[in-house]
Amino acid sequence: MTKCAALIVAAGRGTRAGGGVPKQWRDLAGRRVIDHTLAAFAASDRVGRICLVLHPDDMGEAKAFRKAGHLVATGGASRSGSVKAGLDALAVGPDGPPDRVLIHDAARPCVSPALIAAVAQALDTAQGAAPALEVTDALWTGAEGRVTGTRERAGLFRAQTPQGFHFAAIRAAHRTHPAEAADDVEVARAAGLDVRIVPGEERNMKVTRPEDFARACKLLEGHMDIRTGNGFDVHRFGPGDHVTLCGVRLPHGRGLQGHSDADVGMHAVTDAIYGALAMGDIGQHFPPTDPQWKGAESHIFLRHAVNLAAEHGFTITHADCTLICERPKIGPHAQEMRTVMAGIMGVGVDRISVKATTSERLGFTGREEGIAALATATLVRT
Ligand SMILES: Nc1ccn([C@@H]2O[C@H](COP(=O)(O)OP(=O)(O)OP(=O)(O)O)[C@@H](O)[C@H]2O)c(=O)n1
Ligand SMILES: C[C@](O)(CO)[C@H](O)COP(=O)(O)O
Repeated sequence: MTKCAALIVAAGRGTRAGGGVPKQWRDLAGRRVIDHTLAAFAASDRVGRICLVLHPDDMGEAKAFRKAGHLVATGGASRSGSVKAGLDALAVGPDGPPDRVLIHDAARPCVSPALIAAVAQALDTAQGAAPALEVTDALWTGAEGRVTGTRERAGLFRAQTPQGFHFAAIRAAHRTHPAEAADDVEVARAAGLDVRIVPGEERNMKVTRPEDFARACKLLEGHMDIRTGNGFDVHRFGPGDHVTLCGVRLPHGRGLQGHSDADVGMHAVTDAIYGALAMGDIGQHFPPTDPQWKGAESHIFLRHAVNLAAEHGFTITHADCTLICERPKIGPHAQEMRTVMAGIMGVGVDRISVKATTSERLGFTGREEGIAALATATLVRT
C-alpha cells in the first residue's frame, strides 16, 4: 500500500467565521479545529508524513507540531500560495519528496477516515481524485434580494477536500499555474491532469461561517468516545521534613512514605487516566518491586499515562483531584499544583482542578496517619 503525504493548509484568517481568532485555532468539542483535522490524518494508515501550513503570525504554534514529528511551512497570501509552500516543504523534507499527496483544508475537521482512505485508494489508478457531492437544491441567480434567474443543476458538484494527486505532477502544476485557483483540482485540470470524483460526505463540511461551529460540534460529538476514569491513593506519614503533593514540595513536620516520592495526588490523577483508558493502574506499569522506581519523581508516571492516552488518540479534557488531609493546608498551594500538573499533561490550567477537604478529624486522615487523594479524568477521542 503506497502511503500519501498529507498537506493541511491552515494559513487563512477565517474572516467569515469571525470570533476574534482564526477559526483553525478555535475550540470545537473540546479540541482546536486544527487538532481534529490533524488527528483524522494522523490516525489513517494511508497517511505517512504530515505537513501543516501556518500563517506567519501563528508560527509560535509550529514548535509543538514539529515536536510531534510533523513538517511545518509558512503559508502564502492565498490558499494556492499556502499549498505551494507546503508542497515545497514536502519536496525537501527529511524523507525526500513523497509519491502522493492529499491536500486538505484545516477548516474541514469532520473528515472521516473512510473518505481519506477512498481518495488515497483512487490514486492507485487515477492521476487525481477528490470528493464531491452532487448539487441537490435548485440553483438561482439573484441580486438585491430578488431571484433573477435559474440555472441547470445537472452535472454540478460541491467540491470538498482532501484532494489527492501524484506529488511531482501537482507540484509542477502549481508552479506553472498563472493565477489564483479555487482549489487544487482547478490547478490540476489546467495542467491537463484527469481528476476522478470520489463520493463526498455531508459531514465533511467546511467551517466557514459562525453558525458552522455548532453543526461541526454536533457531528464530532456524535462520533466521540468520551471516557471518565477515577483514581484513589493513600500514603502513610513517617519521618521526614516535607511532602510532595501534585508536584509541589511543601515543608511539613513529617513525610509521606512510599516506594516513589509518594505524591498521593499525582498518583490518583495518573490512575484516573489509566482508568479512563481501561489500561491498568500505576502499580502495573511501575511495579513497586522494581528497584528502578525507588524514590522516583511521580511526574514520570503521569507523563507515561498522558503519552499512553495520546498514543491511543485521546485528548485529556479535564482532571479533578481532591486531597484529603488535616494538614498541610492545600488552599494556598492549589494554584501552583494545577499549573504543575497542567504543564505535565499539556493542557490549559483551566482544565485541571485541585481541591482539598479534611475528614473532620475522623479516620486515618483525621488522625493524621496519612493522606488520601481521589481523582477523576475525562478523555475524549474523536
Ligand atoms: N492564505 C490562505 C488562505 C486559506 N488557507 C486555508 O485554506 C482553507 C480553506 O479556506 P477558507 O475556508 O476560505 O479559510 P479562510 O481563508 O481562513 O477563511 P476566510 O476566507 O473566511 O477568511 C482553510 O483551511 C484555510 O486556513 C490557507 O492556508 N492560506
Ligand atoms: C478547496 C475548497 O475547500 C473546495 O471546496 C474550497 O474551495 C476552499 O475554500 P474557499 O472558501 O473557496 O477559500
